[in-house]
Amino acid sequence: MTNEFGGIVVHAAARSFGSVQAVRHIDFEAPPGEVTALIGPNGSGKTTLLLILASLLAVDSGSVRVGGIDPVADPQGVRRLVGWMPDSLGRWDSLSALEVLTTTGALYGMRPEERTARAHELLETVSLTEYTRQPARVLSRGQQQRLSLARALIHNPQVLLLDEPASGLDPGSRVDLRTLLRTLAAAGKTVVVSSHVLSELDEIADRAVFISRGESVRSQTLDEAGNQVRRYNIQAEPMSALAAELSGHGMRFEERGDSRRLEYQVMLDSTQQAAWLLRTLVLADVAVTAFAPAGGALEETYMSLDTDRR
Ligand SMILES: Nc1ncnc2c1ncn2[C@@H]1O[C@H](COP(=O)(O)OP(=O)(O)OP(=O)(O)O)[C@@H](O)[C@H]1O
Repeated sequence: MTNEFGGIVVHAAARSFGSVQAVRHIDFEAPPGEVTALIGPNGSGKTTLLLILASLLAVDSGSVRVGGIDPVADPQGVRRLVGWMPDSLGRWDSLSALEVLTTTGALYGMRPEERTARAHELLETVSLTEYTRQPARVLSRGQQQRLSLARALIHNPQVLLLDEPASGLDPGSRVDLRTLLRTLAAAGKTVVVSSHVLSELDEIADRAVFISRGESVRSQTLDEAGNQVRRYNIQAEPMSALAAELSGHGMRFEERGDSRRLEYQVMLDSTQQAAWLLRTLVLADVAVTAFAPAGGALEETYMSLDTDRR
């Protein structure tokens, strides 16, 4: 999976801070050409893992390869390959948006005309051209996130590590981010994204690794996630007709919501079973007014992991 094009392979990584075991045992793979989501509750070790991959923290034990390179043995080699977007921009208050990018480009050894051209191109990509000469400190949280993304891309890295990139973005910017990440993956880049917004990851990611208390507890592709048993919510007018039809087919259901918005929740094995049930209800003259998965595919996996949900 790892190769000169930038895949990531991690085996049994561990890292502590004093007595805090931030990463206990993580196995993780992110292939080139795909977006891999890193999912886990607050404090589960996602940022620590991303810092390890970016060569900004060393592992205590375990093996890590980014594009075939060990970040402990050759941090410079990894930094050339990696674009890193932390969960906040960091403070270079006196620099303009353009200077943030060109300065970063200089640190990567880009020539002046090359980094300036690339910086302008990226400001356009993240829709910040009108802030080109503005001090970065005046940017809103969402604008800073977009500048941070542009900064991560300045040296056209093969590997992108993004910590909560959608945080603070308005709906339009989230769609732009999704499109950009899919485009980068399609161009063969390795993209790793951590996020809490699971519904969003359904549309961005090709695969997901679930982390709990510093351990990787599950890894699945989006196809696998989409084909697992899922909860569906159904509403009909009247609900009694729906209840009778579900019971007639021996299907168990749970009542959800309140008297104003009552719905029944059923567990379905596959999208085929969902299609069969909807058709069966409609053919039985049940007036179905809503029929949808209760949550996204990744959320379904997340909810089914009973490790440290709080
Ligand atoms: N430098 C540090 N010193 C001490 N403890 C740390 C340090 N960095 C992280 N930790 C601890 O390690 C654990 C994992 O933190 P980490 O930031 O990796 O979690 P996370 O999954 O990114 O969380 P969030 O979703 O809230 O960003 C937490 O308990 C945190 O308090």
